[in-house]
Amino acid sequence: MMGSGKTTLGEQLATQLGYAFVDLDAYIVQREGRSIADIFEQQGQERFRELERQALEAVVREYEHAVISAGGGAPCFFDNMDFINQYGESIFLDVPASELAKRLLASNLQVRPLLAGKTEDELREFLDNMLEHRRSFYEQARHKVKGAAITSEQLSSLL
Ligand SMILES: Nc1ncnc2c1ncn2[C@@H]1O[C@H](COP(=O)(O)OP(=O)(O)O)[C@@H](O)[C@H]1O
Ligand SMILES: O=C(O)C1=C[C@@H](OP(=O)(O)O)[C@@H](O)[C@H](O)C1
Ligand SMILES: [Mg+2]
Repeated sequence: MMGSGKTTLGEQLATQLGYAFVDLDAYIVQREGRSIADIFEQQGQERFRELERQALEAVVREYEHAVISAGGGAPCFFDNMDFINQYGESIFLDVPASELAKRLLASNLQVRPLLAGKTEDELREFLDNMLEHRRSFYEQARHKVKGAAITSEQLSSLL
């Protein structure tokens, strides 16, 4: 989910493993030359999901070994979860919605277009509903780590 720490922990995990690190959002931003928020605004979420899938395929082609931090929606579109599991290990960071809300409220909501403009109450409800809806996709990951203080050491011990 957004705010679970994929980007933060993914980078640390890559360093530990001596692998390249690729944040899928950053990869898309670099390829497109515009922000995630601009892509959503100019072409909508549907186009973003196509770009996200293309980026996933491109990264898998490009790197023999890499830690990829996907965006929180990536597992929930097309057959992305099957694709991810076909080409690598996968880890679901199962962070409680209350902790996600706390972290995201302390961040800039505008960076994540699905959250932009939400009040604290709206954000809590949105994250609760979204996690419920997405959980069945996330549960398809090969590994799951649960908690509000997940470390990259916990992740590397799974692999
Ligand atoms: N283990 C953690 N404990 C506390 N805060 C964290 C942790 N991991 C990330 N954060 C904070 O939560 C926010 C979202 O982290 P990020 O890595 O961007 O998540 P994601 O890529 O899953 O959306 C950031 O502000 C980050 O500093
Ligand atoms: O959950 C989502 O649908 C999204 C998560 C974001 O990435 P993070 O999970 O790294 O915030 C980013 O891909 C986009 O804003 C959409
Ligand atoms: Mg991220």
